[in-house]
Amino acid sequence: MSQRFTDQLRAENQPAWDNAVGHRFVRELLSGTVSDHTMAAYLVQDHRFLDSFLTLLGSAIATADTFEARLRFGRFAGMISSEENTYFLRAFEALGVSEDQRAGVPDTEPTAGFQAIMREAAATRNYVAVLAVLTVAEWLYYEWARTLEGELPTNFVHAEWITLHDNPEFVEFVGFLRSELDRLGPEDDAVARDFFGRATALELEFFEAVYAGGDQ
Ligand SMILES: Cc1ncc(CO)c(N)n1
Repeated sequence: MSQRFTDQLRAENQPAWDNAVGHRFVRELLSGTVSDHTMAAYLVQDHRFLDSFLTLLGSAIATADTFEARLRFGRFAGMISSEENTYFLRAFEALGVSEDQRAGVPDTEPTAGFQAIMREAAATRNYVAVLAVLTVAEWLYYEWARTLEGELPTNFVHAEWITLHDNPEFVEFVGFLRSELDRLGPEDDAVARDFFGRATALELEFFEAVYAGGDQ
């Protein structure tokens, strides 16, 4: 049997993909050794990622070609808007990061880049472009979360960020995204490759930026 389209895309984006999956931030998170400073810097940026991510999910709901897919995206958008957003707020409280402090932190370049590509993909009104960015974001996160060996870290800020990206519903959602992109991507190959490649590069840069400020 020929290789799945999404496997091809991932293979074409090595070594960036594996460098993101095995990044220092991921290793420190999984072992529970990431500093509060680094975790706060990451979560402040990632909470902003969530806003454009919901825009992209809205576009997936609008452009999907089946009712089943719309229902699936709708359920996922509900989870992001509730459990995941609440996780951020509890984590900021535990880390002692106030709303004012958060507001004073500028976007890093990869955060701005992600917001731009998610809004760009959403605005194409092309389901394949939307799927390519969503697949990278969710599949790559599942890929690192599943590399946990042994026990979850004891700090909920670390543990829940892992379990949010490796639980039965999330695994099922990643499988759904991949099968949608396998089904439709080959018909719009250039668009799929373009968005998949740029999103993968941004994932790696997003982790890199967490350490760019020094003082870790
Ligand atoms: C940067 C980034 N990529 C992917 C995810 C998973 O949704 C996330 N929360 N943040």
